[in-house]
Amino acid sequence: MVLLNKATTEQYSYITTYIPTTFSSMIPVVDLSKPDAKTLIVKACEEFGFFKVINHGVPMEAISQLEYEALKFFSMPLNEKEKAGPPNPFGYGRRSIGHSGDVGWVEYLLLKTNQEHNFSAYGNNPEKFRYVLNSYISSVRKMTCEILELMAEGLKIQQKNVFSKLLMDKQSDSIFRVNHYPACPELAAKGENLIGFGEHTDPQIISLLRSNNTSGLQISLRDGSWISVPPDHRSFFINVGDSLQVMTNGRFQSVRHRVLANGIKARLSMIYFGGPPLSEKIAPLPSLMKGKESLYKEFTWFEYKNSTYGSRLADNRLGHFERIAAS
Ligand SMILES: C=C1C[C@]23C[C@@]1(O)CC[C@H]2[C@@]12CC[C@H](O)[C@@](C)(C(=O)O1)[C@H]2[C@@H]3C(=O)O
Ligand SMILES: O=C(O)CCC(=O)C(=O)O
Ligand SMILES: [Fe+2]
Repeated sequence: MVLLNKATTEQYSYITTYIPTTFSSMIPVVDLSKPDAKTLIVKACEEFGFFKVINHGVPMEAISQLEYEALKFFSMPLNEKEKAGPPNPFGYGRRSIGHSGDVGWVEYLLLKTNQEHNFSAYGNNPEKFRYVLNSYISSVRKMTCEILELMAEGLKIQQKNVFSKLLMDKQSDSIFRVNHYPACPELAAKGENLIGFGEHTDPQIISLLRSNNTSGLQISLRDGSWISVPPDHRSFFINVGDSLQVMTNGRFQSVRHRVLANGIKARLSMIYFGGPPLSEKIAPLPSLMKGKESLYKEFTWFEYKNSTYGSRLADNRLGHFERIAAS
C-alpha cells in the first residue's frame, strides 16, 4: 500500500486523541476440551457476545499455510491484486468497505465459502491458494459447528444442531474474509489512531476470527466503553452476530467491534462468517421465548441481508426489525 500523505490520510476516520493500547484481561476464554465449555460459552455470549477459544482442533498447519498464501497475495503489486477485484460482491478490495461510503486502512479478499471462484487472478499459484483456503474453511466450519452445538446444549435446546445445521446446509450463505491492515508508521509518529475497520456488528449468526500477533481489534462492552483484545495467533475469537441475537430473542447480543491500524506491524486477520441459507426465516427459537413475545418482526436472511447491504457500517441494522412493545 502506498505511504500516506496529507491528501490520502484526510479520507480516513481518526480517533484524534491517541488511545494507548491497554489489553484487557476481561475476555472470556473457553477451552473446548473441557466439560464446562458449554456453560462458559453461554455465559460469555450473554455478557460479552464475544469469547476466545483454545484447544480448538484446527491444525496449526492449515492456519499457517493460509496465512502464508494470503501474505504472498497482499505483497503483490497493486495492479496484480486488482485483477481479483473489485469486490462486487466478492474479490479483492481496498479502503472502501461496503457500498455506502465507509473507508478504512485495510485491503481485503471477500469470498463465498460454497461457491467456485475464478482463482486465476489470486496470486501466482492460484491452485495452491484455493487448496489451502478450502482446507482451512472446512476445518473452521467443523469447529464452528461444534461451538454452536455446545451452545445449543448450554441453552438446553433439545435439537442440538438447531444452529449448526444452518451452516452445514449446502445453501448456507457463509462468507470468508481476509483483511490486511498495513503498518502505518506516520500515525505512530503523529500519535493518532487510524480506523482500520470501523465499528459494526456482524450480521450473520456467528463469526470466527483468527489473526496474526498484531493488535488492533477492540470490542465494545455493554456500557459502551471499548476494550482492546490481546492478539493471540494460536486461538480463535468468536463474535455473536445479529442473527443469533434474534434467534435467542435478545438473550445473546451481537458484539460491536472495530479495528485500529497499527503504527508498527501489519495485521492479517481471517474471518469465517457463518450464515444461514437465504430463504431461512430468522426468528426467536420457541424454547427460548418462555412465554415472552418476540422482540423482532419476522424476516428471512435474504430480507435482512438486503436491508443490511445498503447501510453504513456503524448503523444499528436490527433496529429496523425490532417490534415496538405494545403499552
Ligand atoms: C458497510 C457495509 C459493509 C458490510 C455490508 C455493510 O453494508 C454493512 C455490514 C458490513 C459487513 C460487516 C461484517 C462482514 O465484514 C461483512 C462482509 C458483512 O457481511 O457485513 C461486511 C459487509 C461488506 O464488507 O460488504
Ligand atoms: O479484521 C479484523 O480483525 C476484524 C474485521 C471485521 O470485523 C470484519 O471483517 O467484519
Ligand atoms: Fe466484523
